Amino acid sequence: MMSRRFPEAAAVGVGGFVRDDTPTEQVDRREAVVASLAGTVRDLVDATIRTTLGDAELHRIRDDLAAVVDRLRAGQLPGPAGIRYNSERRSWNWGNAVMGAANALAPPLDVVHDASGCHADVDLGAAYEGPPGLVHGGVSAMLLDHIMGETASAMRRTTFTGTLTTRYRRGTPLGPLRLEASIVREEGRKVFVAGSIADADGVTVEAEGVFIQPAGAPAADG
Ligand SMILES: CCCCCCCCCC(=O)SCCNC(=O)CCNC(=O)[C@H](O)C(C)(C)COP(=O)(O)OP(=O)(O)OC[C@H]1O[C@@H](n2cnc3c(N)ncnc32)[C@H](O)[C@@H]1OP(=O)(O)O
Repeated sequence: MMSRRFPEAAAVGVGGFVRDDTPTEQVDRREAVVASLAGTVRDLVDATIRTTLGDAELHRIRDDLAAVVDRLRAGQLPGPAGIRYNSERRSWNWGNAVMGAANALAPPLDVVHDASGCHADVDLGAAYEGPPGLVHGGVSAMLLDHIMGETASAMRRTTFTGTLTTRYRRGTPLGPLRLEASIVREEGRKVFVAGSIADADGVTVEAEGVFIQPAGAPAADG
């Protein structure tokens, strides 16, 4: 298996952004391709979890998939995908754990910025299970971290999660869910954000977070 530490990946600095002057039209086209591939890999994960086929067939499928992995390995970045942007202010972070277009581990979350903050509708399947039939608590926290972070950043500044507190009011069923987040107040470099996950019967998880603009980060521009 490939190293997880990427010591050679100096091109993607931790917390850094990579200037990449691929034209927007080309980025959009490539994004559609990688998103389609990731969608099929996501189907593969779900199908793997829920398969009832016999052992011999699963061994054959494993061999087929290993050959596919070898084909993908023929052309690879030296490390993680990072966040890239071009001169037209188009940015893309295809590896992101929550919304990365190329990341089959991401649900993916499609975050909408609205008048009061952000919201996202998501349908979580078998790959996100914790307690039987329910969403894993860490998955809930991860999704909230992301949407609350996007809310704090408001598409104009960089913020990192300082503290995230979650209250699990009842089990969150797998299936369609609604996430919401809004800014409560700001104090200097700190942005206080509230978030929630709800199913058709109401809120299942509530969260509060402090998101911090790192010292030296560019000031907000809008
Ligand atoms: C397209 C982009 C999409 C964006 C969405 C992404 C969402 C995902 C968000 C994440 O997952 S971020 C990854 C998880 N978070 C981290 O890895 C952060 C690691 N920690 C740090 O980098 C620093 O500790 C941090 C930037 C949070 C703070 O460092 P600083 O050196 O800037 O803080 P400093 O010590 O100067 O304190 C500044 C203020 O923040 C307060 N503070 C510091 N750390 C805190 C903390 N952890 N929690 C709450 N408050 C904190 C501190 O008390 C102080 O308050 P006051 O101004 O009132 O004195």
